Amino acid sequence: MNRPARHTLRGTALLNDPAFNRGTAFTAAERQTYGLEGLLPPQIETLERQAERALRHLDAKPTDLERYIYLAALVDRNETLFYKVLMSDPARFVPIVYAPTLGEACKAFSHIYRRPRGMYISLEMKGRIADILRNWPVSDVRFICVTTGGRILGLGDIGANGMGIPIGKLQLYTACGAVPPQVTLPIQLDIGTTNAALRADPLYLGLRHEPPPQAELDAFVEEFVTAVQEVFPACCIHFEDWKGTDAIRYLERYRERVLCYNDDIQGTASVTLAGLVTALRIKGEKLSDQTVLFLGAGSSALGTSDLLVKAMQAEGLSQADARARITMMDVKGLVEPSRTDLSEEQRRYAHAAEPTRDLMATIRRVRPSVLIGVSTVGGAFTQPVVELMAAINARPIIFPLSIPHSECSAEQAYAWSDGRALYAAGVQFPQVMRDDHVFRPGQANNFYIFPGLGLAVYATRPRLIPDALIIEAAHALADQVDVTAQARGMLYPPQNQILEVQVTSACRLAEYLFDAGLATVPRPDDIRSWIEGMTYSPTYAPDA
Ligand SMILES: O=C([O-])CC(=O)C(=O)O
Ligand SMILES: [Mg+2]
Repeated sequence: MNRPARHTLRGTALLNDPAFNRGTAFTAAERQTYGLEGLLPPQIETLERQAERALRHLDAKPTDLERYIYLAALVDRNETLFYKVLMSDPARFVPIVYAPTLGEACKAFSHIYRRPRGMYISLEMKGRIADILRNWPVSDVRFICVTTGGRILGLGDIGANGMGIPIGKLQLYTACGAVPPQVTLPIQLDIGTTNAALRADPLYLGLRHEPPPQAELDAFVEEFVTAVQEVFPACCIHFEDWKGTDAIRYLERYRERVLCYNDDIQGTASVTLAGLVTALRIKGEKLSDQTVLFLGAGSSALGTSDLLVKAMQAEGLSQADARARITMMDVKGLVEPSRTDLSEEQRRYAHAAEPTRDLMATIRRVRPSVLIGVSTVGGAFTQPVVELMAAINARPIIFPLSIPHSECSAEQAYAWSDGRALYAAGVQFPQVMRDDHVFRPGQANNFYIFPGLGLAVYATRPRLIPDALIIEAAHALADQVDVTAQARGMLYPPQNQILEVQVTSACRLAEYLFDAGLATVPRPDDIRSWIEGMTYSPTYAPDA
């Protein structure tokens, strides 16, 4: 059961419950019924008036980190008002409750900490995880976003400070995907941290030791996954920001067994594929004719490559031919067979070639039509690199996806390619003016995928999330970029339409799940109205 629509709270207990609190919006009758008389100032306000006050506070804050802190306190006071504010201007507030400000907030997490949110499951709870999950007040949890903090954004291992990420990601399920907030649960799985500076910080809130050996970690994660299934049987586990090798290993281990996905691997892959689909629509070309070079060979490069291979196979290429179209380089140079440090997953993309660390030479040899940066190295796509891509391609596709430091900015990409680049970055760059033409660079962020995917999963309750669904999510997104937007260089729909876009994606994904026989609920006649009927909106329902 979800939290009951009607509550039994009274007085200050009601004012202190963010899910049911309406503050000054409680009507005279409600104030009487719930013993609130005398506990509130006399003015009875609308949600809109309350939002106006919150927006003034936000305007007056000097930094986005202060705005983050204000919003984090607001969601703890009045959840409806928080979502009202967030959803009033997603392009303004998503970058605050989510990347990039969320990155700063995570770095400072134990210093700006006010009160707990979500659950902290630590290694010390080994053997008791199921019992501890039962401490959560909601029994029908449908989404857990879980991190170890092992690789937060581009910030490396920040342990328990990473808790900001599952909190922020799940807030976007609601703000951008209209998934009811009460069915979401952020969890930090505290396994210790390799970050010695954090362990030495007196204000650090997590366990102060190194992570355990892999076998012990695997057993702990297995207990966690099993416990989630036992306590929250309909729950989808969203893995986020784990150390790359852990991320890959656990996705492989659980994707065919439990309802789960890894957003960094699959969400990032899907949004990248969506950007490529749009870019290729503009160019009038096929994916299976592209040659792709990745700078970076970690979990998101591998996840994206594997998805691109599947998408190329769907266009008729063999797996071997599709893999041959993808080349990777990382800090140690070209991914090629003589390297002894490669994982099994990286070996799939290790094509015979001379070892080199030279990106320019590799571009000259491979002649990529698509250059993707997942290197975490800001500025790695230098002027000569972009110029070379523009010399080889009439419309070079350049996606610097690293967060928070992009391999090149939008302005650089357009300037160095004479405005010919088809460009999207992991972060949002402002629009660029060139010769009276306005370019609006897209943001290739997985927030264009996971909220809609979440809403579809929430509605249809599939048992698993197959890769075909992740590919479908990319097409559902790409199909919502109209020709006017394409003409401005936009490879994704505008951020301020994120909610409508995600609901539309969710309808298409739900249809896909029904068609594929993967949904476990009866198929409704009208999928859109059925889905819209279960979406969250920030309003004070007449009789809570
Ligand atoms: O959170 C984001 O903006 C994208 C993401 O998943 C990551 O960088 O880990
Ligand atoms: Mg992530």
